[in-house]
Amino acid sequence: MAKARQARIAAYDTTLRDGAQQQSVAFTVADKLAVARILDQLGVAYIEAGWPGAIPKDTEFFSRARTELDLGAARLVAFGSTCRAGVAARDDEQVRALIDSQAPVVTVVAKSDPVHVTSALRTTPEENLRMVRETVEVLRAEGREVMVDLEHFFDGLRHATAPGQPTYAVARSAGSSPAAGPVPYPVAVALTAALAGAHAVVPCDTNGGSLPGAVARDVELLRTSLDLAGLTECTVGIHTHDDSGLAVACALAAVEAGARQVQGCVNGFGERTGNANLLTLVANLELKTDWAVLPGDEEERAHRLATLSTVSRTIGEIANRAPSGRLPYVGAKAFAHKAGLHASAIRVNPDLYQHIDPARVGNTMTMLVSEMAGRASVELKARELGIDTGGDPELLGRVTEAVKAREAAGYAYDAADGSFELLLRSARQDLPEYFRVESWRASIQARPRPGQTALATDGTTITEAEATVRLWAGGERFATLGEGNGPVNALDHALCEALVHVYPEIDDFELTDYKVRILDAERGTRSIVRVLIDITDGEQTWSTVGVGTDVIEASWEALTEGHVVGLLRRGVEPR
Ligand SMILES: CC(=O)SCCNC(=O)CCNC(=O)[C@H](O)C(C)(C)COP(=O)(O)OP(=O)(O)OC[C@H]1O[C@@H](n2cnc3c(N)ncnc32)[C@H](O)[C@@H]1OP(=O)(O)O
Ligand SMILES: CC(=O)C(=O)O
Repeated sequence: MAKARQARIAAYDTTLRDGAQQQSVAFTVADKLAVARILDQLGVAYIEAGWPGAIPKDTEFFSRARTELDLGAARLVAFGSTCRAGVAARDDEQVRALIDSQAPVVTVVAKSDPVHVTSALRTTPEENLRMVRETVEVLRAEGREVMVDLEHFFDGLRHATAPGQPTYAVARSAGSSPAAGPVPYPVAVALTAALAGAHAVVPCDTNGGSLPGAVARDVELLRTSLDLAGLTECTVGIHTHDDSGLAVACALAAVEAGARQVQGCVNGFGERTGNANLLTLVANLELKTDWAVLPGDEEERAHRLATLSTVSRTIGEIANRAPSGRLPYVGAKAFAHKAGLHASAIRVNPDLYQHIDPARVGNTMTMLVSEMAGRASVELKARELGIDTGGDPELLGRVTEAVKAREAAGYAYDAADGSFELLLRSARQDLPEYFRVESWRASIQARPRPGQTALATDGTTITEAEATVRLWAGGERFATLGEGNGPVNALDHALCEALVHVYPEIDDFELTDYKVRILDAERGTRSIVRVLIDITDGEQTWSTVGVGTDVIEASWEALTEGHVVGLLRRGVEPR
């Protein structure tokens, strides 16, 4: 029977604000609208989409969102700061821009570390409390749901509780008698915000230097202080950065200590080393605690959770930042197994080497075959490729030994499942012969630019590559010439030119990645090189490997194997 769930933790996504603070991430307004729709479908509670008034694109986003964004359960959040020192919140341009954005929720960042207040803001702790109080009051009077990000809360508590530091009593309004305290300064900022009507206060580990134990202790202090002041309705959130590699751990520790809103970014985007990865947080909370994060009943939540890997890839694509394969839960390698002993246990029961069933987050298990493989690895990889080995120990042993021998010579099958498939099929004697190569040749020529008599040394020399390929396919002999901007490119053209007459399917093949690795660099230009290539037909992508003492020879091997694998994957019969 399903365990009874505790109340909900709100997932607060800041990919479009703090995530956009990552180097090289720059969303267009259209990107932001698309990301917001995806996050809404996933089921996050809040989407913090930018800082209107400070960033023109974000002002435009909130304006367009009014007509172009039809969100379901998610609430759109405009982010900004409290009013400036010495300026009434009503007169502050930034606060006005937040109101004008018409976002139903506004989050304001407030300085909560006394050191920052005096040195960065260059004002007094009391004036900062006034800025927080007035800003929240003005936003509440405009009917907004208001949250306050307590910048540098955890570092601030260390500074504020050092010997000799003052404590603060907090009044509900200017001049009224204290309603709470005395408390250390960061807690006073939180109480001020809550007394002014903030719905949530969110301690931030802005510099990302905190450890989970300290975060739990400080969040508990904050929760207790709010409760003692009768502010039980005010939610405590958590906003962490990954500078110590602990952003997710700190956020989970905060939840244990009373936080009921978790902030983070898809794929851990964010300033410097990034924010807590919201997808990791959602998966951990949904799968490993009694907390519910996504909306709906158990079945609906399971369905939403199963979209997590797609959300990661799609938003990574929109941001033009391919997600790391090693991302927890959603990465392409999150359930990839390389060690032979792991594979032998997995063959009996996948749970033996996996913390969850990958399908629950929309991911899949993959087997990697390499020098570390055993027969079980080969059998499972074959199954993954749709090839039934029948568990034949002789075949499995032969292929395992071949993989180990070829890896010792420089091949890398864990990165080239296409080449592994050919090795396996060849051992089973079911590798179709699509074409037979008689010979190939590639050459490169450098020549001066028109009007010059010698090669330039400034990179403006013209280089031209040419290749010829002679092969048999479909009972015919082809001799083709290819030109290109390098010898491999020319060979690719010559090969395709010959094959396309018999196999028009290869017109869809496109080389998407080409990596060269020198395997014994100490031998200089006599080194052995490994070439790995990725080819796609628009629907599937496959990888092949070539090894040789010459980069062109290695490339040719990877290239020809790549075309054979493509024809196999398309189910083409030899002609
Ligand atoms: C921890 C975080 O990640 S918070 C989010 C940070 N995000 C961003 O900074 C992205 C958007 N930022 C911007 O577009 C610009 O930095 C702006 C518009 C906010 C500010 O730019 P400018 O107006 O040119 O100000 P400038 O860079 O000179 O200084 C920042 C001012 O904000 C004030 N300020 C900083 N934090 C706060 C705060 N929490 N509350 C009120 N004022 C603040 C500073 O004291 C300084 O005031 P001053 O002009 O009186 O000296
Ligand atoms: C508000 C915020 O992004 C931070 O303090 O890290």
